Parts: sequence; C-alpha cells; structure tokens
Amino acid sequence: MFSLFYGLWKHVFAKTEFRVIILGVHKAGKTTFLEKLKSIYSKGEGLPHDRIVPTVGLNIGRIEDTNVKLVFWDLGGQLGLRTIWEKYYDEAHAIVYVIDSASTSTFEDAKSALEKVLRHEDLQEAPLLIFANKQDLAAAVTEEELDRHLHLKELDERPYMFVAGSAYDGKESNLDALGSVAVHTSSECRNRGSSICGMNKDFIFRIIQT
Ligand SMILES: Nc1nc2c(ncn2[C@@H]2O[C@H](COP(=O)(O)OP(=O)(O)OP(=O)(O)O)[C@@H](O)[C@H]2O)c(=O)[nH]1
Ligand SMILES: [Mg+2]
Repeated sequence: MFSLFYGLWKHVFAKTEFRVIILGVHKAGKTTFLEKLKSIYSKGEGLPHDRIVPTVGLNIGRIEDTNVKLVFWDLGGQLGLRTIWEKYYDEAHAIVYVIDSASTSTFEDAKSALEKVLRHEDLQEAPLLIFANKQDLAAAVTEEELDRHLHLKELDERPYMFVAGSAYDGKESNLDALGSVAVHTSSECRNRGSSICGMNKDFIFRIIQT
C-alpha cells in the first residue's frame, strides 16, 4: 500500500510545495498527530508520543521526496501562544484543526478559537480539516457529535471535512486526514488559480480504496 502511495504521491504532487498549518487548543494532540504523520511518511523520523512536550514555538514537519514537499507548521495551543498563529496564515494553503474529542470541557474554547481563525482575512479561502482526535478514549464523542457541539456558522461556504481518529495509532485515519486536506486543496487551487493541486482528488480516492 505504501509503495503505491509513494508512486502516486510523486505523480500527483510533482514539484509542488503545499503548506498546512496545524492548529487547536493546548493538549488537543497536534504535535502527536504531526509526529505520527512523520513516522509513517518520513522514514521513521517522528517522535514517539511519550517524548512529546507542549509546544512553545513552532514544530515543522517536512514530508518530501524527489518531487514533493509537504510542509506542516504545528503551533502551540496554550492561550498565551495563540497570538503567534496568525503570523503563519498568509502563507498557509490549508488548515488542520485538532480537537480532543474526549475533553468536552475544552469544546467551547476550541470552538471560539476556531471561529477566530476562520474569521481572519488571510484564511478566507483555506480549506479546513477538523481532526476529532483521541477516539481511542472511551469518553470521546463522535465526529457527528462534535460537529453539533461546535455548530460553526462560519463553515457555510468553506470546503471542510471532519475526520475522527487517534493520533496514537491512526495510520488509516491519519492517511484519510492527509488525503482530506489534499482533496480540499483542489478547491483551494481552483479558488486561487494556483497550480498546487492538479489531480489530488483522484489520487486520494485511489488511496482510500486501496
Ligand atoms: N489517548 C490519546 N492521547 C493522545 C492522543 N493524541 C495526543 N494525546 C495525548 O495528549 C497530550 C497532548 O498531546 P500534544 O500532541 O502534546 O498536544 P498539542 O495539541 O500539541 O499541545 P500544545 O503543543 O500544548 O498545544 C499528550 O499527553 C499526548 O500523548 C490520542 O490520539 N489519544
Ligand atoms: Mg504541541
């Protein structure tokens, strides 16, 4: 499966750089998610989850091969650090917003922080993936419940998708999540007339069906 993934990857993302900003409140699991992606797609580079500490600055994840460069920016979600987020909006192509699905007490904060992100003028056309993380925990709500909790009015016009999974073990869900970003980037490309996407949608359908 992964050799197919790399073959298609080369084909689809030829000579493009695609920048994804990973946001969410403190302890949502952003860094764990990024490190898991790195360990799957970047030759085992990702940190194990017991070595991850709260993010203060910026974690950068690069997943690339000959023709491909995916750049992930993972920022700290503590309240005092969120002012840094907007410095990256201008150059981001897509947003991954991570939520701890088992922590209902943080949903209000997650919702208002996300609404603020979506109101920012630099991100008006950026597609959004909401990753309903920590589905391995018994207390986790489903993505449908989370959707109801968040009740995001700002999402009306925006290409977005919910994906539920666990950053701990989520090979398939992480793959789906990454794919969803690619799918949504197709519409982002249409909006901005950029050459970033091309055949991404086709690509991800083939991956998911593998
Ligand atoms: N059970 C479970 N725990 C998770 C999962 N993902 C992350 N965690 C745990 O949640 C805690 C926070 O994870 P981080 O990845 O550091 O969260 P973060 O969103 O990067 O936090 P900040 O950098 O402070 O904004 C850690 O103890 C992780 O091990 C998951 O899918 N399941
Ligand atoms: Mg972090």
